[in-house]
Amino acid sequence: MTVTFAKDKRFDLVAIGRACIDLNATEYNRPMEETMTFSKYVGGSPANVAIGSSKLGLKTGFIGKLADDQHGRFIRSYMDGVGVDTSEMITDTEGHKTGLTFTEIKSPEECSILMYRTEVADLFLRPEEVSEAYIAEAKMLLVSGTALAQSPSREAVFQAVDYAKKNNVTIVFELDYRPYTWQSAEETSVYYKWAAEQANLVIGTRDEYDILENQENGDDEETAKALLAHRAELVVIKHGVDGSIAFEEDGTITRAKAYPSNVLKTFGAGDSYASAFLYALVNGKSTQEALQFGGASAAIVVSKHSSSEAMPTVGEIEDLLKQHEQRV
Ligand SMILES: Nc1ncnc2c1ncn2[C@@H]1O[C@H](COP(=O)(O)OP(=O)(O)O)[C@@H](O)[C@H]1O
Ligand SMILES: O=C(O)C[C@@H](O)[C@H](O)C(=O)COP(=O)(O)O
Repeated sequence: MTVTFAKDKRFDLVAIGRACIDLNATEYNRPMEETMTFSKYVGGSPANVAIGSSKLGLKTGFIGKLADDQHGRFIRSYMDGVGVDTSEMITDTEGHKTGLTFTEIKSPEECSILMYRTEVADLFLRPEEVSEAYIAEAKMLLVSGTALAQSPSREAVFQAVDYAKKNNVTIVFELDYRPYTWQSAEETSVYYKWAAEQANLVIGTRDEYDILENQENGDDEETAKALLAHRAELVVIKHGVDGSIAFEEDGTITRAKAYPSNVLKTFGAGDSYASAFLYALVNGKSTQEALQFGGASAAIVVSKHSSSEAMPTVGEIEDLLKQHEQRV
């Protein structure tokens, strides 16, 4: 038994949260201090997931706030170009800026990101700017944890979740923890728990669930049990190169390994995983197949330079899965 979705809606997936800019080091295997050149891509976890889903053929929309500047216009035009509906991406009128993420590729295993998140437009989305009619048109609403880090974006998410519940929209919570703009571990845990308890489907890494629980070295089964006692029907816990595990309401536990990859960098894995996992679920595939889709998509993206631009097609994912079947 997997998560069920309403039928006959205009959108498969509507995401709420940040659409920003990634500046990815074009010089590999060196620290940021010595990196002189970067390439520009659209970034921000929920934007990456929306872009990835759209590239896989899902009907996708986005709720967010963009800076009224060149970066904001670049993001809108890129997302339009890949088929994401941007009609609910509001342009900021108060001078807020686009969030920036610089990436560092010290080695394929040792990557980090440096985010500029002060006074960023996405965190100024207000609850009255969220449309119930738009959310009602979606099969699923993807909520990103970072959108809860600050008001008024936090209240905009509360509003969106409320509309989703009223309109039979499946709520997906992607923990997407970024340390920036949160005040304390306790504050983060309070809002993460709230969101996870509203969601039908929760996706995060083991480390992110530890943030939610405000503890270290948590246990996957305990984590899943606690969330499945609320609204969650499916809880996915990711373990990097060790793959991922899904826990379902009926007690089913499904595990999937990561696929071998010629890794260039590690960021982008989570967002590509989420877009392909959700694509598979909404298309009626089993939990096992959805985990494999997610893992295959991530294996492709970690071998490429960007997160958003590198999102694969269904054909590329299926080819990788076929190659893997032939080898085992
Ligand atoms: N180095 C890697 N090689 C191949 N697949 C990977 C690699 N790192 C992650 N993945 C895949 O991406 C999924 C999500 O990665 P993970 O690192 O857990 O999430 P996040 O990027 O959100 O931190 C993993 O479950 C795995 O299938
Ligand atoms: O989420 C951000 O704002 C930064 C992303 O755009 C960046 O591409 C990234 O870090 C993605 O990493 P992931 O969470 O492993 O997919």
